[in-house]
Amino acid sequence: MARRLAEAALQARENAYCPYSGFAVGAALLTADGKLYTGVNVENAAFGPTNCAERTAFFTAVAAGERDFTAIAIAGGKANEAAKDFCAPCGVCRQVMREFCRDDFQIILAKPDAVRVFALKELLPESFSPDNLNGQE
Ligand SMILES: O=c1ccn([C@H]2C[C@H](O)[C@@H](CO)O2)c(=O)[nH]1
Ligand SMILES: [Zn+2]
Repeated sequence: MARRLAEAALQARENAYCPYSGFAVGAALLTADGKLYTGVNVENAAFGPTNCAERTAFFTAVAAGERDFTAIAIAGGKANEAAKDFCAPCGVCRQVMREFCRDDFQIILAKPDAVRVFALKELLPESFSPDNLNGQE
């Protein structure tokens, strides 16, 4: 499972729109019923509107009606080169994951030759979540 998702993230990365940073990121998000949604970072001349690959994948899936997710793979690095280092999700994307995912959601960091797998609770401990607003925490 990790390897299949990693390959999808590496492939998606080729469509990253990153003329300003030159840092291309791809993500592949797996739903509980086995569907795959990909995303890339989409930059903007005004910088602030830039969307990360992870959030692009989440927002595309949510817009298609998905709400139940199992794992996401992420691959990032200098554009037009193979990803050399693992690329961990930024804090904003971790919080977006927490909106839709339980704390055992898997985050797979991908390179062509290796993966590292974390649970969301490891990358976003003591998180603020919808449970706080629902009075369940
Ligand atoms: O996990 C990450 C980290 C960075 N970026 C994007 C944002 C920006 O376009 C570029 C450099 O930060 O990489 C992502 O898409 N995901
Ligand atoms: Zn991000």
